[in-house]
Amino acid sequence: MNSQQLRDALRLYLVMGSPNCGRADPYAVLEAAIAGGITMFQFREKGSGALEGPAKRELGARLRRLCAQHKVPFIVNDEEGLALELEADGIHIGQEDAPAAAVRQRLKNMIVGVSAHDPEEAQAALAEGADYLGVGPQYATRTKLDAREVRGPAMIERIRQGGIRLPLVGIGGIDATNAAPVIQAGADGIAVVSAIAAAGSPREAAEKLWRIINR
Ligand SMILES: Cc1ncc(COP(=O)(O)OP(=O)(O)O)c(N)n1
Ligand SMILES: Cc1nc(C(=O)O)sc1CCOP(=O)(O)O
Ligand SMILES: [Mg+2]
Repeated sequence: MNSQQLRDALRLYLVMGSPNCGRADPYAVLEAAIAGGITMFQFREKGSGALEGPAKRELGARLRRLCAQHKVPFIVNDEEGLALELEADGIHIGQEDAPAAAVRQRLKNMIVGVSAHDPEEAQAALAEGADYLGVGPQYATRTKLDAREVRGPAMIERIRQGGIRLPLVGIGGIDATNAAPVIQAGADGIAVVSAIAAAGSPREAAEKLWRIINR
């Protein structure tokens, strides 16, 4: 995947695991979100009630197959072993995970996404070989309990003004009411959890976000 293809894939990025779907079936949620136009998916099985062990791998494998059928890039959160086992297209790591340079070295053919909260972390991620950045939290979020202080779209502007042109998504508290400023600040796309996974209709939620970010 070249840089433009990655930018296109990052346009509407769903990050999700079973704890984010309430009573809904995560497979059905992902199926609906794909029908609604998501362009990338991250399997992030975290939080209260998260699956572990074989159940987690089994769900990951089903979601991976669904993404493959629809040609939606499949990214695994945090875990290199799981990314390899599921033959993922990539991995997303944060500042508290394995060092980006080491992950880049080990997973040469995978997309490596790195979380950045300021221009210094963004610059370091670029130097360590990240393919894209996740910058957050854009707004207050109840999904990630250990999220940092809200950065806002202004942090994306600062990162861009610092000369970093790497593909980049905003994440954290983004929904249809506040997605536009994230794109206007210089993001290639938005990454969302609850705005799609917890929506009454994940398909309609994705369609609505798609219209907003492509306006
Ligand atoms: C696209 C994207 N951006 C940021 C994150 C957050 O990663 P991290 O800081 O490692 O936190 P956890 O998701 O692991 O709790 C992400 N997952 N995806
Ligand atoms: C996974 C994640 N990372 C964040 C960061 O700031 O890096 S915020 C976040 C959770 C985003 O969930 P929601 O779209 O429901 O607010
Ligand atoms: Mg992480």
